[in-house]
Amino acid sequence: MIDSALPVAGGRETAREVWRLSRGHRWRLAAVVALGILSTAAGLIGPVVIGLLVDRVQAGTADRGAVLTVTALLAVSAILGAAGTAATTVFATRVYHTILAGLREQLVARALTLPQYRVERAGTGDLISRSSDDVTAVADAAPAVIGVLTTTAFTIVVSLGGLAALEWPYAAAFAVVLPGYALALRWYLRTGPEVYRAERAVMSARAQQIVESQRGYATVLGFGLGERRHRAVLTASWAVAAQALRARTVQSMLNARLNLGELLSLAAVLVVGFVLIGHGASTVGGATTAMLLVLRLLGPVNQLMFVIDTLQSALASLSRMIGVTTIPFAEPAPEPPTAQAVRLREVTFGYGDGPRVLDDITLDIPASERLAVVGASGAGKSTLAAVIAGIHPPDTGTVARPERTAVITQEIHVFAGTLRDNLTLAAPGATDGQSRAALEAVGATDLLDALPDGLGTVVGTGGHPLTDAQAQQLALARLLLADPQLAILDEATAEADSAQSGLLDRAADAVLAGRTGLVIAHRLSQAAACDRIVVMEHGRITESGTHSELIAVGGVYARLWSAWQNGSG
Ligand SMILES: Nc1ncnc2c1ncn2[C@@H]1O[C@H](COP(=O)(O)OP(=O)(O)OP(=O)(O)O)[C@@H](O)[C@H]1O
Repeated sequence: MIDSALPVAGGRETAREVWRLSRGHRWRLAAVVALGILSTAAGLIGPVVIGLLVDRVQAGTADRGAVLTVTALLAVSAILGAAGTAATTVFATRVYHTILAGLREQLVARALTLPQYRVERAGTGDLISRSSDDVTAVADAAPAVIGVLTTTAFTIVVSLGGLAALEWPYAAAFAVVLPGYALALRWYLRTGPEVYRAERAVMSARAQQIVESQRGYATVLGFGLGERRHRAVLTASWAVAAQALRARTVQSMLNARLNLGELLSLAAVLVVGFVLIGHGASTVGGATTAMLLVLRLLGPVNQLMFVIDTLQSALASLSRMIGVTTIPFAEPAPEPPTAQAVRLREVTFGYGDGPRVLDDITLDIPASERLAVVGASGAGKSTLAAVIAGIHPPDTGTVARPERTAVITQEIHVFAGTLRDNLTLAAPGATDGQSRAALEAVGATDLLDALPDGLGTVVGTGGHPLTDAQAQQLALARLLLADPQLAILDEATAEADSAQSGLLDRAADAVLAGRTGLVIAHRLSQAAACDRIVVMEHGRITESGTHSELIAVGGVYARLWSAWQNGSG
Protein backbone atom coordinates (compact mmCIF):
# COMPACT_ATOMS: atom_id res chain seq x y z
CA MET A 1 0.00 0.00 0.00
CA ILE A 2 1.45 3.39 -0.95
CA ASP A 3 1.79 6.01 1.81
CA SER A 4 -1.04 8.45 1.26
CA ALA A 5 0.69 11.66 2.36
CA LEU A 6 3.02 13.59 0.09
CA PRO A 7 6.56 13.28 1.43
CA VAL A 8 8.45 15.94 3.39
CA ALA A 9 12.21 16.13 2.77
CA GLY A 10 14.59 15.64 5.70
CA GLY A 11 17.17 18.27 6.74
CA ARG A 12 20.05 16.70 4.83
CA GLU A 13 18.03 16.19 1.68
CA THR A 14 16.82 19.81 1.85
CA ALA A 15 20.38 21.12 2.24
CA ARG A 16 21.57 18.92 -0.64
CA GLU A 17 18.80 20.16 -2.93
CA VAL A 18 19.40 23.82 -2.05
CA TRP A 19 23.14 23.39 -2.70
CA ARG A 20 22.36 21.71 -6.03
CA LEU A 21 19.99 24.52 -6.98
CA SER A 22 22.66 27.13 -6.12
CA ARG A 23 24.89 25.75 -8.89
CA GLY A 24 25.75 28.60 -11.24
CA HIS A 25 25.46 31.21 -8.45
CA ARG A 26 28.36 30.15 -6.26
CA TRP A 27 30.61 33.10 -7.20
CA ARG A 28 27.77 35.34 -6.01
CA LEU A 29 27.68 33.42 -2.74
CA ALA A 30 31.43 34.00 -2.34
CA ALA A 31 30.90 37.72 -3.04
CA VAL A 32 28.19 37.79 -0.35
CA VAL A 33 30.62 36.41 2.25
CA ALA A 34 33.46 38.80 1.28
CA LEU A 35 31.24 41.90 1.16
CA GLY A 36 29.53 40.92 4.43
CA ILE A 37 32.83 40.72 6.31
CA LEU A 38 34.11 44.01 4.83
CA SER A 39 30.96 45.99 5.54
CA THR A 40 30.65 44.78 9.14
CA ALA A 41 34.36 45.42 9.77
CA ALA A 42 33.72 49.02 8.67
CA GLY A 43 31.09 49.17 11.43
CA LEU A 44 33.81 48.62 14.09
CA ILE A 45 35.29 52.05 13.36
CA GLY A 46 32.48 53.89 15.23
CA PRO A 47 32.81 52.31 18.71
CA VAL A 48 36.62 52.42 18.58
CA VAL A 49 36.92 56.14 17.65
CA ILE A 50 34.21 57.16 20.12
CA GLY A 51 36.11 55.31 22.87
CA LEU A 52 39.33 57.10 21.89
CA LEU A 53 37.52 60.44 21.95
CA VAL A 54 36.13 59.72 25.43
CA ASP A 55 39.69 59.06 26.64
CA ARG A 56 40.94 62.32 25.15
CA VAL A 57 38.05 64.25 26.70
CA GLN A 58 38.90 62.73 30.05
CA ALA A 59 42.57 63.60 29.60
CA GLY A 60 41.57 67.14 28.57
CA THR A 61 43.31 66.81 25.17
CA ALA A 62 40.20 66.73 22.97
CA ASP A 63 40.24 69.71 20.64
CA ARG A 64 38.07 70.73 17.71
CA GLY A 65 40.26 68.83 15.27
CA ALA A 66 39.83 65.57 17.23
CA VAL A 67 36.04 65.94 17.24
CA LEU A 68 36.02 66.69 13.49
CA THR A 69 38.27 63.68 12.76
CA VAL A 70 35.97 61.40 14.80
CA THR A 71 32.92 62.80 12.99
CA ALA A 72 34.55 62.25 9.58
CA LEU A 73 35.55 58.69 10.52
CA LEU A 74 31.99 57.98 11.73
CA ALA A 75 30.64 59.24 8.40
CA VAL A 76 33.11 57.11 6.43
CA SER A 77 32.22 54.07 8.57
CA ALA A 78 28.48 54.67 8.04
CA ILE A 79 28.90 55.10 4.25
CA LEU A 80 31.14 52.03 3.90
CA GLY A 81 28.82 49.98 6.11
CA ALA A 82 25.67 51.05 4.23
CA ALA A 83 27.21 50.53 0.77
CA GLY A 84 28.59 47.15 1.80
CA THR A 85 25.29 46.06 3.32
CA ALA A 86 23.35 47.19 0.22
CA ALA A 87 25.69 45.31 -2.12
CA THR A 88 25.60 42.21 0.09
CA THR A 89 21.80 42.30 0.22
CA VAL A 90 21.49 42.71 -3.57
CA PHE A 91 23.79 39.76 -4.25
CA ALA A 92 22.14 37.61 -1.58
CA THR A 93 18.61 38.48 -2.76
CA ARG A 94 19.47 37.53 -6.33
CA VAL A 95 20.86 34.18 -5.25
CA TYR A 96 17.92 33.53 -2.89
CA HIS A 97 15.19 34.35 -5.36
CA THR A 98 16.87 32.58 -8.27
CA ILE A 99 17.11 29.43 -6.18
CA LEU A 100 13.49 29.82 -5.05
CA ALA A 101 12.28 30.38 -8.63
CA GLY A 102 14.13 27.24 -9.76
CA LEU A 103 12.58 25.25 -6.94
CA ARG A 104 9.10 26.57 -7.66
CA GLU A 105 9.44 25.56 -11.34
CA GLN A 106 10.54 22.08 -10.32
CA LEU A 107 7.66 21.83 -7.88
CA VAL A 108 5.08 22.74 -10.52
CA ALA A 109 6.71 20.44 -13.08
CA ARG A 110 6.68 17.49 -10.66
CA ALA A 111 3.15 18.25 -9.44
CA LEU A 112 1.89 18.16 -13.02
CA THR A 113 3.51 14.78 -13.68
CA LEU A 114 2.38 13.13 -10.44
CA PRO A 115 0.06 10.21 -11.04
CA GLN A 116 -3.52 11.19 -10.25
CA TYR A 117 -3.82 8.57 -7.53
CA ARG A 118 -0.94 10.16 -5.59
CA VAL A 119 -2.67 13.53 -5.67
CA GLU A 120 -6.06 12.02 -4.82
CA ARG A 121 -4.68 10.04 -1.88
CA ALA A 122 -2.80 13.01 -0.47
CA GLY A 123 -5.61 15.48 -1.12
CA THR A 124 -5.42 18.23 -3.75
CA GLY A 125 -5.38 20.83 -0.95
CA ASP A 126 -1.99 19.63 0.31
CA LEU A 127 -0.44 20.04 -3.12
CA ILE A 128 -2.04 23.46 -3.59
CA SER A 129 -0.91 24.54 -0.13
CA ARG A 130 2.67 23.46 -0.89
CA SER A 131 2.75 25.41 -4.14
CA SER A 132 1.05 28.51 -2.66
CA ASP A 133 1.23 28.89 1.18
CA ASP A 134 4.66 27.27 1.41
CA VAL A 135 6.13 29.21 -1.51
CA THR A 136 4.79 32.42 0.10
CA ALA A 137 6.30 31.46 3.49
CA VAL A 138 9.71 30.88 1.91
CA ALA A 139 9.52 34.06 -0.21
CA ASP A 140 8.29 36.18 2.74
CA ALA A 141 11.23 34.98 4.81
CA ALA A 142 13.59 36.58 2.27
CA PRO A 143 14.08 40.06 3.83
CA ALA A 144 14.74 38.73 7.33
CA VAL A 145 16.74 35.69 6.34
CA ILE A 146 18.90 37.51 3.82
CA GLY A 147 19.64 40.37 6.27
CA VAL A 148 20.73 38.02 9.00
CA LEU A 149 22.46 35.32 7.07
CA THR A 150 24.67 37.99 5.55
CA THR A 151 25.38 41.08 7.67
CA THR A 152 24.25 40.17 11.18
CA ALA A 153 26.05 36.85 11.30
CA PHE A 154 29.25 38.67 10.30
CA THR A 155 28.58 41.46 12.82
CA ILE A 156 28.51 38.94 15.65
CA VAL A 157 31.80 37.36 14.62
CA VAL A 158 33.59 40.68 13.93
CA SER A 159 32.30 42.44 17.10
CA LEU A 160 33.25 39.54 19.33
CA GLY A 161 36.73 39.69 17.78
CA GLY A 162 36.79 43.45 18.47
CA LEU A 163 35.81 42.91 22.12
CA ALA A 164 38.53 40.31 22.59
CA ALA A 165 41.13 42.60 20.97
CA LEU A 166 40.12 45.41 23.34
CA GLU A 167 40.45 43.48 26.62
CA TRP A 168 39.70 39.78 26.82
CA PRO A 169 37.55 40.11 30.02
CA TYR A 170 35.02 42.13 27.98
CA ALA A 171 34.64 39.26 25.49
CA ALA A 172 34.59 36.81 28.42
CA ALA A 173 31.80 38.81 30.14
CA PHE A 174 29.69 38.58 27.04
CA ALA A 175 30.63 34.93 26.55
CA VAL A 176 29.31 34.15 30.07
CA VAL A 177 25.85 35.24 28.96
CA LEU A 178 25.97 33.18 25.75
CA PRO A 179 24.90 29.87 27.41
CA GLY A 180 21.67 31.68 28.36
CA TYR A 181 21.08 32.40 24.69
CA ALA A 182 21.98 28.81 23.85
CA LEU A 183 19.41 27.56 26.38
CA ALA A 184 16.76 29.88 24.95
CA LEU A 185 17.61 28.63 21.47
CA ARG A 186 17.47 24.99 22.53
CA TRP A 187 14.05 25.51 24.10
CA TYR A 188 12.91 27.26 20.97
CA LEU A 189 14.21 24.67 18.54
CA ARG A 190 12.39 21.98 20.53
CA THR A 191 9.12 23.87 20.62
CA GLY A 192 9.11 25.90 17.39
CA PRO A 193 9.33 23.33 14.55
CA GLU A 194 6.43 21.23 15.86
CA VAL A 195 4.26 24.35 16.23
CA TYR A 196 5.09 25.51 12.69
CA ARG A 197 4.54 22.08 11.20
CA ALA A 198 1.15 21.93 12.91
CA GLU A 199 0.38 25.41 11.56
CA ARG A 200 1.25 24.37 8.00
CA ALA A 201 -0.78 21.16 8.36
CA VAL A 202 -3.95 22.98 9.42
CA MET A 203 -3.36 25.44 6.56
CA SER A 204 -3.31 22.46 4.18
CA ALA A 205 -6.51 21.12 5.72
CA ARG A 206 -8.20 24.51 5.27
CA ALA A 207 -7.05 24.67 1.63
CA GLN A 208 -8.54 21.20 1.13
CA GLN A 209 -11.91 22.27 2.55
CA ILE A 210 -11.99 25.37 0.34
CA VAL A 211 -10.98 23.46 -2.79
CA GLU A 212 -13.62 20.79 -2.15
CA SER A 213 -16.32 23.41 -1.66
CA GLN A 214 -15.36 25.11 -4.92
CA ARG A 215 -14.96 21.89 -6.89
CA GLY A 216 -18.28 20.56 -5.71
CA TYR A 217 -20.03 23.92 -6.16
CA ALA A 218 -22.88 22.44 -8.20
CA THR A 219 -23.46 19.69 -5.63
CA VAL A 220 -23.26 22.18 -2.77
CA LEU A 221 -25.94 24.31 -4.44
CA GLY A 222 -28.01 21.34 -5.60
CA PHE A 223 -28.25 19.76 -2.15
CA GLY A 224 -28.35 23.00 -0.19
CA LEU A 225 -25.06 22.11 1.50
CA GLY A 226 -23.90 25.73 1.67
CA GLU A 227 -24.35 26.08 5.42
CA ARG A 228 -22.61 22.76 6.13
CA ARG A 229 -19.68 23.55 3.85
CA HIS A 230 -19.47 27.00 5.40
CA ARG A 231 -19.24 25.42 8.85
CA ALA A 232 -16.52 23.01 7.66
CA VAL A 233 -14.45 25.89 6.25
CA LEU A 234 -15.10 27.90 9.43
CA THR A 235 -13.89 25.02 11.62
CA ALA A 236 -10.78 24.60 9.47
CA SER A 237 -10.13 28.37 9.62
CA TRP A 238 -10.48 28.38 13.40
CA ALA A 239 -7.97 25.56 13.59
CA VAL A 240 -5.57 27.77 11.59
CA ALA A 241 -6.27 30.71 13.93
CA ALA A 242 -5.67 28.54 17.02
CA GLN A 243 -2.39 27.21 15.65
CA ALA A 244 -1.30 30.71 14.61
CA LEU A 245 -1.99 31.88 18.16
CA ARG A 246 0.13 29.03 19.53
CA ALA A 247 2.95 29.94 17.16
CA ARG A 248 2.82 33.64 18.11
CA THR A 249 2.77 32.73 21.83
CA VAL A 250 5.95 30.73 21.39
CA GLN A 251 7.50 33.75 19.65
CA SER A 252 6.53 36.04 22.55
CA MET A 253 8.09 33.65 25.05
CA LEU A 254 11.28 33.70 23.01
CA ASN A 255 11.14 37.50 23.09
CA ALA A 256 11.00 37.53 26.88
CA ARG A 257 14.09 35.29 27.07
CA LEU A 258 15.95 37.56 24.66
CA ASN A 259 15.15 40.68 26.74
CA LEU A 260 16.55 38.95 29.78
CA GLY A 261 19.68 38.07 27.80
CA GLU A 262 20.13 41.76 26.82
CA LEU A 263 19.85 42.86 30.44
CA LEU A 264 22.39 40.32 31.63
CA SER A 265 24.92 41.07 28.82
CA LEU A 266 24.90 44.83 29.40
CA ALA A 267 25.11 44.39 33.18
CA ALA A 268 28.00 41.90 32.86
CA VAL A 269 30.08 44.18 30.61
CA LEU A 270 29.36 47.22 32.85
CA VAL A 271 30.52 45.35 35.97
CA VAL A 272 33.66 44.08 34.18
CA GLY A 273 34.38 47.62 32.90
CA PHE A 274 33.94 49.00 36.43
CA VAL A 275 36.38 46.44 37.86
CA LEU A 276 38.93 46.85 35.03
CA ILE A 277 38.92 50.66 35.33
CA GLY A 278 39.24 50.33 39.11
CA HIS A 279 42.41 48.23 38.60
CA GLY A 280 43.72 50.55 35.91
CA ALA A 281 43.46 47.75 33.31
CA SER A 282 41.05 49.70 31.10
CA THR A 283 40.20 53.29 30.42
CA VAL A 284 36.73 54.85 30.46
CA GLY A 285 37.08 55.12 26.68
CA GLY A 286 37.85 51.38 26.49
CA ALA A 287 34.77 50.60 28.58
CA THR A 288 32.71 52.90 26.31
CA THR A 289 33.97 51.05 23.23
CA ALA A 290 33.14 47.72 24.90
CA MET A 291 29.58 48.86 25.76
CA LEU A 292 29.06 50.17 22.20
CA LEU A 293 30.33 46.89 20.76
CA VAL A 294 27.98 44.90 23.00
CA LEU A 295 25.09 47.18 22.01
CA ARG A 296 26.02 46.56 18.39
CA LEU A 297 26.03 42.84 19.09
CA LEU A 298 22.69 42.64 20.87
CA GLY A 299 20.61 43.68 17.87
CA PRO A 300 22.07 41.02 15.56
CA VAL A 301 21.97 38.33 18.29
CA ASN A 302 18.26 39.03 18.83
CA GLN A 303 17.66 39.21 15.11
CA LEU A 304 19.48 35.94 14.65
CA MET A 305 17.20 34.32 17.22
CA PHE A 306 14.16 35.76 15.48
CA VAL A 307 15.44 34.78 12.09
CA ILE A 308 15.95 31.29 13.37
CA ASP A 309 12.24 31.54 14.06
CA THR A 310 11.43 32.69 10.51
CA LEU A 311 14.05 30.30 9.24
CA GLN A 312 12.36 27.41 11.04
CA SER A 313 9.06 28.32 9.51
CA ALA A 314 10.61 28.79 6.04
CA LEU A 315 12.56 25.55 6.39
CA ALA A 316 9.38 23.66 7.27
CA SER A 317 7.87 25.02 4.05
CA LEU A 318 11.03 24.43 2.06
CA SER A 319 11.19 20.79 3.12
CA ARG A 320 7.54 20.35 2.10
CA MET A 321 8.28 21.86 -1.34
CA ILE A 322 11.42 19.77 -1.82
CA GLY A 323 9.44 16.74 -0.65
CA VAL A 324 7.32 17.05 -3.80
CA THR A 325 10.21 17.72 -6.19
CA THR A 326 12.08 14.65 -4.98
CA ILE A 327 9.23 12.16 -5.31
CA PRO A 328 10.89 9.50 -7.45
CA PHE A 329 9.53 9.09 -10.93
CA ALA A 330 9.59 5.33 -10.60
CA GLU A 331 6.02 4.62 -9.58
CA PRO A 332 4.97 0.98 -8.92
CA ALA A 333 6.51 -0.89 -11.86
CA PRO A 334 3.89 -1.13 -14.61
CA GLU A 335 3.43 -4.18 -16.77
CA PRO A 336 5.22 -3.92 -20.13
CA PRO A 337 2.87 -2.25 -22.63
CA THR A 338 0.92 -4.45 -24.98
CA ALA A 339 0.62 -3.90 -28.73
CA GLN A 340 -3.08 -3.06 -28.59
CA ALA A 341 -4.80 -5.45 -26.22
CA VAL A 342 -5.74 -5.09 -22.53
CA ARG A 343 -5.00 -7.82 -19.99
CA LEU A 344 -6.13 -7.78 -16.35
CA ARG A 345 -5.21 -10.59 -13.96
CA GLU A 346 -6.82 -11.01 -10.52
CA VAL A 347 -7.07 -7.27 -10.00
CA THR A 348 -8.33 -5.87 -6.70
CA PHE A 349 -8.65 -2.22 -5.78
CA GLY A 350 -10.07 -0.08 -2.98
CA TYR A 351 -9.95 3.66 -2.33
CA GLY A 352 -7.61 4.30 0.60
CA ASP A 353 -8.68 2.17 3.54
CA GLY A 354 -12.21 1.80 2.16
CA PRO A 355 -13.88 -1.43 1.02
CA ARG A 356 -12.87 -3.30 -2.12
CA VAL A 357 -14.36 -1.65 -5.18
CA LEU A 358 -12.82 -4.10 -7.66
CA ASP A 359 -12.77 -7.72 -6.57
CA ASP A 360 -10.63 -10.28 -8.37
CA ILE A 361 -11.13 -9.00 -11.91
CA THR A 362 -9.61 -11.01 -14.74
CA LEU A 363 -10.40 -9.60 -18.16
CA ASP A 364 -8.99 -9.61 -21.69
CA ILE A 365 -9.85 -7.08 -24.34
CA PRO A 366 -8.27 -8.30 -27.58
CA ALA A 367 -6.82 -5.80 -30.06
CA SER A 368 -9.49 -3.77 -31.89
CA GLU A 369 -12.34 -5.16 -29.78
CA ARG A 370 -14.94 -2.71 -28.55
CA LEU A 371 -16.02 -3.74 -25.06
CA ALA A 372 -18.92 -2.25 -23.12
CA VAL A 373 -19.17 -2.32 -19.33
CA VAL A 374 -22.67 -2.10 -17.85
CA GLY A 375 -23.99 -2.36 -14.31
CA ALA A 376 -25.82 -0.56 -11.56
CA SER A 377 -24.57 2.71 -10.15
CA GLY A 378 -21.68 2.08 -7.75
CA ALA A 379 -20.85 -1.33 -9.25
CA GLY A 380 -17.29 -0.17 -9.96
CA LYS A 381 -17.44 0.61 -13.70
CA SER A 382 -15.64 3.98 -13.54
CA THR A 383 -13.09 2.57 -11.15
CA LEU A 384 -12.40 -0.29 -13.57
CA ALA A 385 -11.92 2.27 -16.37
CA ALA A 386 -9.54 4.30 -14.17
CA VAL A 387 -7.50 1.21 -13.22
CA ILE A 388 -7.27 0.13 -16.86
CA ALA A 389 -6.24 3.67 -17.84
CA GLY A 390 -3.49 3.62 -15.20
CA ILE A 391 -5.00 6.44 -13.14
CA HIS A 392 -5.13 4.13 -10.13
CA PRO A 393 -2.61 1.28 -9.74
CA PRO A 394 -4.26 -1.96 -8.60
CA ASP A 395 -3.79 -3.02 -4.95
CA THR A 396 -3.07 -6.57 -6.13
CA GLY A 397 -2.99 -8.24 -9.54
CA THR A 398 -1.64 -6.91 -12.83
CA VAL A 399 -2.87 -4.62 -15.57
CA ALA A 400 -1.27 -4.52 -19.03
CA ARG A 401 -2.39 -1.88 -21.50
CA PRO A 402 -1.12 -0.33 -24.73
CA GLU A 403 1.42 2.45 -24.36
CA ARG A 404 -0.82 5.06 -25.97
CA THR A 405 -3.96 4.94 -23.88
CA ALA A 406 -6.37 7.87 -23.62
CA VAL A 407 -9.44 8.24 -21.46
CA ILE A 408 -12.41 10.56 -21.42
CA THR A 409 -13.67 10.68 -17.87
CA GLN A 410 -16.96 12.00 -16.54
CA GLU A 411 -15.29 15.29 -15.72
CA ILE A 412 -14.50 17.02 -18.98
CA HIS A 413 -12.34 20.05 -18.53
CA VAL A 414 -12.28 22.85 -21.06
CA PHE A 415 -9.01 24.71 -20.50
CA ALA A 416 -8.98 28.51 -20.61
CA GLY A 417 -7.45 29.15 -24.04
CA THR A 418 -8.30 28.94 -27.72
CA LEU A 419 -10.25 26.05 -29.19
CA ARG A 420 -7.05 25.22 -31.12
CA ASP A 421 -5.03 24.99 -27.85
CA ASN A 422 -7.71 22.78 -26.32
CA LEU A 423 -7.68 20.43 -29.29
CA THR A 424 -3.93 20.14 -29.73
CA LEU A 425 -3.16 19.61 -26.02
CA ALA A 426 -2.52 15.92 -26.56
CA ALA A 427 -1.18 16.32 -30.11
CA PRO A 428 0.98 19.47 -30.15
CA GLY A 429 2.07 18.98 -33.77
CA ALA A 430 -1.48 18.85 -35.17
CA THR A 431 -2.22 21.32 -37.98
CA ASP A 432 -5.38 23.45 -38.25
CA GLY A 433 -6.49 21.14 -41.07
CA GLN A 434 -6.20 18.10 -38.79
CA SER A 435 -8.02 19.92 -35.97
CA ARG A 436 -10.89 20.82 -38.32
CA ALA A 437 -11.03 17.25 -39.65
CA ALA A 438 -11.24 15.93 -36.06
CA LEU A 439 -14.10 18.31 -35.25
CA GLU A 440 -15.83 17.26 -38.45
CA ALA A 441 -15.42 13.56 -37.62
CA VAL A 442 -17.19 14.06 -34.28
CA GLY A 443 -19.98 16.08 -35.96
CA ALA A 444 -18.90 19.41 -34.48
CA THR A 445 -18.76 21.44 -37.70
CA ASP A 446 -21.73 23.49 -36.44
CA LEU A 447 -19.80 24.33 -33.31
CA LEU A 448 -16.83 25.55 -35.32
CA ASP A 449 -19.03 27.61 -37.65
CA ALA A 450 -20.83 29.23 -34.69
CA LEU A 451 -17.63 30.43 -33.04
CA PRO A 452 -16.66 34.04 -33.83
CA ASP A 453 -12.96 33.35 -34.43
CA GLY A 454 -13.12 29.69 -35.45
CA LEU A 455 -10.21 27.69 -33.98
CA GLY A 456 -8.81 30.92 -32.51
CA THR A 457 -11.89 31.51 -30.31
CA VAL A 458 -11.08 31.61 -26.62
CA VAL A 459 -13.14 29.03 -24.72
CA GLY A 460 -13.16 27.83 -21.10
CA THR A 461 -13.31 30.03 -18.01
CA GLY A 462 -13.94 33.63 -19.08
CA GLY A 463 -14.13 32.67 -22.78
CA HIS A 464 -16.89 31.57 -25.17
CA PRO A 465 -19.20 29.24 -23.21
CA LEU A 466 -19.59 25.65 -24.44
CA THR A 467 -22.55 23.40 -23.67
CA ASP A 468 -21.92 20.02 -22.01
CA ALA A 469 -22.48 18.25 -25.32
CA GLN A 470 -20.07 20.60 -27.11
CA ALA A 471 -17.47 20.03 -24.37
CA GLN A 472 -17.89 16.28 -24.96
CA GLN A 473 -17.45 16.74 -28.70
CA LEU A 474 -14.32 18.73 -27.99
CA ALA A 475 -13.00 15.94 -25.75
CA LEU A 476 -13.77 13.33 -28.41
CA ALA A 477 -12.05 15.38 -31.14
CA ARG A 478 -9.05 15.85 -28.81
CA LEU A 479 -8.89 12.10 -28.32
CA LEU A 480 -9.08 11.55 -32.08
CA LEU A 481 -6.09 13.86 -32.58
CA ALA A 482 -4.15 12.05 -29.83
CA ASP A 483 -4.71 8.85 -31.83
CA PRO A 484 -4.37 6.35 -28.94
CA GLN A 485 -4.17 2.56 -29.38
CA LEU A 486 -6.74 2.18 -26.59
CA ALA A 487 -9.61 4.64 -26.11
CA ILE A 488 -11.62 4.55 -22.89
CA LEU A 489 -14.92 6.42 -22.87
CA ASP A 490 -16.41 6.67 -19.41
CA GLU A 491 -19.97 7.90 -19.85
CA ALA A 492 -18.78 10.30 -22.49
CA THR A 493 -22.33 10.72 -23.71
CA ALA A 494 -24.25 10.27 -20.49
CA GLU A 495 -25.02 13.97 -20.03
CA ALA A 496 -26.65 14.42 -23.40
CA ASP A 497 -30.40 14.61 -23.97
CA SER A 498 -32.02 12.27 -26.48
CA ALA A 499 -31.73 14.74 -29.39
CA GLN A 500 -28.00 14.98 -28.88
CA SER A 501 -27.33 11.43 -27.81
CA GLY A 502 -27.57 10.06 -31.38
CA LEU A 503 -25.05 12.66 -32.52
CA LEU A 504 -22.69 11.85 -29.67
CA ASP A 505 -23.09 8.10 -30.22
CA ARG A 506 -21.98 8.60 -33.82
CA ALA A 507 -19.10 10.78 -32.60
CA ALA A 508 -17.97 8.07 -30.18
CA ASP A 509 -18.27 5.57 -33.02
CA ALA A 510 -15.93 7.63 -35.18
CA VAL A 511 -13.44 7.97 -32.35
CA LEU A 512 -13.35 4.24 -31.58
CA ALA A 513 -12.96 3.10 -35.20
CA GLY A 514 -9.75 1.15 -35.79
CA ARG A 515 -8.62 1.00 -32.15
CA THR A 516 -9.32 -1.01 -29.02
CA GLY A 517 -12.20 0.57 -27.12
CA LEU A 518 -13.67 0.38 -23.65
CA VAL A 519 -17.07 2.04 -23.24
CA ILE A 520 -18.68 2.57 -19.85
CA ALA A 521 -22.22 2.47 -21.16
CA HIS A 522 -25.13 3.97 -19.30
CA ARG A 523 -27.49 3.89 -22.26
CA LEU A 524 -27.82 0.28 -23.26
CA SER A 525 -28.08 1.20 -26.97
CA GLN A 526 -24.37 2.07 -26.66
CA ALA A 527 -23.63 -1.34 -25.17
CA ALA A 528 -25.66 -3.19 -27.78
CA ALA A 529 -23.53 -1.61 -30.53
CA CYS A 530 -20.29 -2.98 -28.99
CA ASP A 531 -18.55 -6.26 -29.91
CA ARG A 532 -18.86 -7.60 -26.38
CA ILE A 533 -20.47 -6.63 -23.09
CA VAL A 534 -19.45 -7.36 -19.51
CA VAL A 535 -21.81 -6.86 -16.59
CA MET A 536 -20.41 -5.64 -13.27
CA GLU A 537 -22.02 -6.25 -9.88
CA HIS A 538 -20.39 -5.24 -6.58
CA GLY A 539 -16.93 -4.98 -8.10
CA ARG A 540 -17.04 -8.33 -9.92
CA ILE A 541 -17.67 -9.30 -13.52
CA THR A 542 -20.74 -11.52 -13.50
CA GLU A 543 -21.65 -11.84 -17.19
CA SER A 544 -19.72 -11.57 -20.44
CA GLY A 545 -20.83 -12.07 -24.06
CA THR A 546 -22.29 -10.40 -27.13
CA HIS A 547 -25.61 -8.60 -26.89
CA SER A 548 -27.53 -11.53 -28.36
CA GLU A 549 -25.67 -14.10 -26.24
CA LEU A 550 -26.50 -12.23 -23.04
CA ILE A 551 -30.14 -11.77 -24.07
CA ALA A 552 -30.32 -15.52 -24.73
CA VAL A 553 -28.83 -16.28 -21.28
CA GLY A 554 -31.69 -14.31 -19.69
CA GLY A 555 -29.60 -12.98 -16.80
CA VAL A 556 -28.94 -9.53 -15.38
CA TYR A 557 -28.18 -7.97 -18.78
CA ALA A 558 -31.37 -9.37 -20.32
CA ARG A 559 -33.40 -7.88 -17.46
CA LEU A 560 -31.62 -4.54 -17.76
CA TRP A 561 -32.21 -4.55 -21.53
CA SER A 562 -35.89 -5.28 -21.25
CA ALA A 563 -36.31 -2.61 -18.54
CA TRP A 564 -34.37 -0.10 -20.64
CA GLN A 565 -36.43 -0.88 -23.76
CA ASN A 566 -39.66 -0.41 -21.84
CA GLY A 567 -38.31 2.80 -20.32
CA SER A 568 -37.11 4.30 -23.58
CA GLY A 569 -39.84 2.95 -25.79
N1 LIG B 1 -12.53 8.81 -5.50
C1 LIG B 1 -13.19 7.96 -4.74
N2 LIG B 1 -12.92 7.85 -3.43
C2 LIG B 1 -13.58 6.97 -2.64
N3 LIG B 1 -14.56 6.16 -3.08
C3 LIG B 1 -14.89 6.21 -4.38
C4 LIG B 1 -14.24 7.12 -5.28
N4 LIG B 1 -14.77 6.95 -6.52
C5 LIG B 1 -15.72 6.00 -6.38
N5 LIG B 1 -15.78 5.55 -5.12
C6 LIG B 1 -16.68 4.50 -4.60
O1 LIG B 1 -16.38 3.31 -5.31
C7 LIG B 1 -17.56 2.60 -5.63
C8 LIG B 1 -17.64 2.36 -7.14
O2 LIG B 1 -17.73 3.63 -7.76
P1 LIG B 1 -17.68 3.78 -9.34
O3 LIG B 1 -17.80 5.22 -9.66
O4 LIG B 1 -16.52 3.05 -9.87
O5 LIG B 1 -19.02 3.01 -9.77
P2 LIG B 1 -19.83 3.12 -11.13
O6 LIG B 1 -20.31 1.76 -11.40
O7 LIG B 1 -19.01 3.79 -12.17
O8 LIG B 1 -21.00 4.06 -10.68
P3 LIG B 1 -21.76 5.19 -11.55
O9 LIG B 1 -22.43 4.46 -12.65
O10 LIG B 1 -22.70 5.79 -10.57
O11 LIG B 1 -20.67 6.12 -11.99
C9 LIG B 1 -18.72 3.42 -5.10
O12 LIG B 1 -19.09 2.89 -3.85
C10 LIG B 1 -18.13 4.79 -4.93
O13 LIG B 1 -18.74 5.47 -3.86
